Amino acid sequence: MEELSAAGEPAIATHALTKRYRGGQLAVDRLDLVVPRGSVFGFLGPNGSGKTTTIRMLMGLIEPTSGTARVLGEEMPRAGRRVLPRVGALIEGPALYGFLTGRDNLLRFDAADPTADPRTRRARVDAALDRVGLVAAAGKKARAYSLGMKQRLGLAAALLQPRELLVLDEPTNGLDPQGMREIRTLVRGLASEGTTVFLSSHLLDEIEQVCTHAAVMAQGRLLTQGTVAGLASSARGRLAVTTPDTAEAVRVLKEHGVNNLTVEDDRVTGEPPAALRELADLNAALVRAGVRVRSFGTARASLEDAFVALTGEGFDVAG
Ligand SMILES: Nc1ncnc2c1ncn2[C@@H]1O[C@H](COP(=O)(O)OP(=O)(O)OP(=O)(O)O)[C@@H](O)[C@H]1O
Repeated sequence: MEELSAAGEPAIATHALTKRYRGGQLAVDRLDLVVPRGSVFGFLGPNGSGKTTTIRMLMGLIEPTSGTARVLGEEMPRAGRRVLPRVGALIEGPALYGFLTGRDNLLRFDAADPTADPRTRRARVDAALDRVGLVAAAGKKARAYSLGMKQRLGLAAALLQPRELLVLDEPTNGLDPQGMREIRTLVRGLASEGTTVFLSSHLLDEIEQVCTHAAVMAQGRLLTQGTVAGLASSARGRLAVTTPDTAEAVRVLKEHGVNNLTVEDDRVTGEPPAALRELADLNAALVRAGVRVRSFGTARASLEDAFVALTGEGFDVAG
């Protein structure tokens, strides 16, 4: 992991982090998470898989049952007072006053920060509003805001001070496609300035679009973590062959262990066997059998393919 040694300690590192709630529910089970500095890290898992519980422990809101969590190189929750000012967090929707305007909500957040200089308050609030694209709506009461605007106002509050790390719990939950796009653009912009962004989501697609790295949780356990490209490539994509000799191609491919074959016009697709090391051997077998191959290749595997390969089941968003 080169990025770790280059940038010193990771932004987040947990070791055997565990949370058992009082009722006995094991919500997070010996989690070893490594979030490299500068990454946009997607924390992925179906509802109830332990994402929010992990985030609460990282932010020092609840105590772990056992294990450790380090954030920006310091132990949480012990070093919370030193660490948290360097972290912007948006957890379970921002706490806004509906009767105040967007701008007044931010002025209030800023005033609650003892380290914030009152003389530069207006400039900070205006910069944050600009950052999230809320300048035009800044004079409207927050209760008139759409869900997406509220979410952006929450982000603006988290961005009043420069932050090394942003922690966002399901930042696009409940947003329409336009709202989701806006949040994605914002996250990319922040990342390009060097902010590490850690965001949880139950949407595979979203993680794939915006994240450089991801971890996959299921039932409190970490299934895998790594770069998004690496996770996707660990799953083999579907094989696709175009040929005028489809029947013969199906026969040869089946003989070589290719599963779930389908034929559509001149295109034959299927799942190459896991044991197969060299895809080129399949192509050679087709040619040997006299199948005229027009094209041969695999479709790029997605994060969803990787998830299915890991768990043997689909990604169940309903949990
Ligand atoms: N305060 C609590 N007391 C007891 N059990 C809890 C508590 N909070 C969460 N749980 C349980 O712990 C497990 C993990 O919940 P958690 O909220 O961390 O998951 P999640 O992945 O964030 O899901 P969601 O996206 O629905 O919040 C679930 O089974 C949940 O019912």
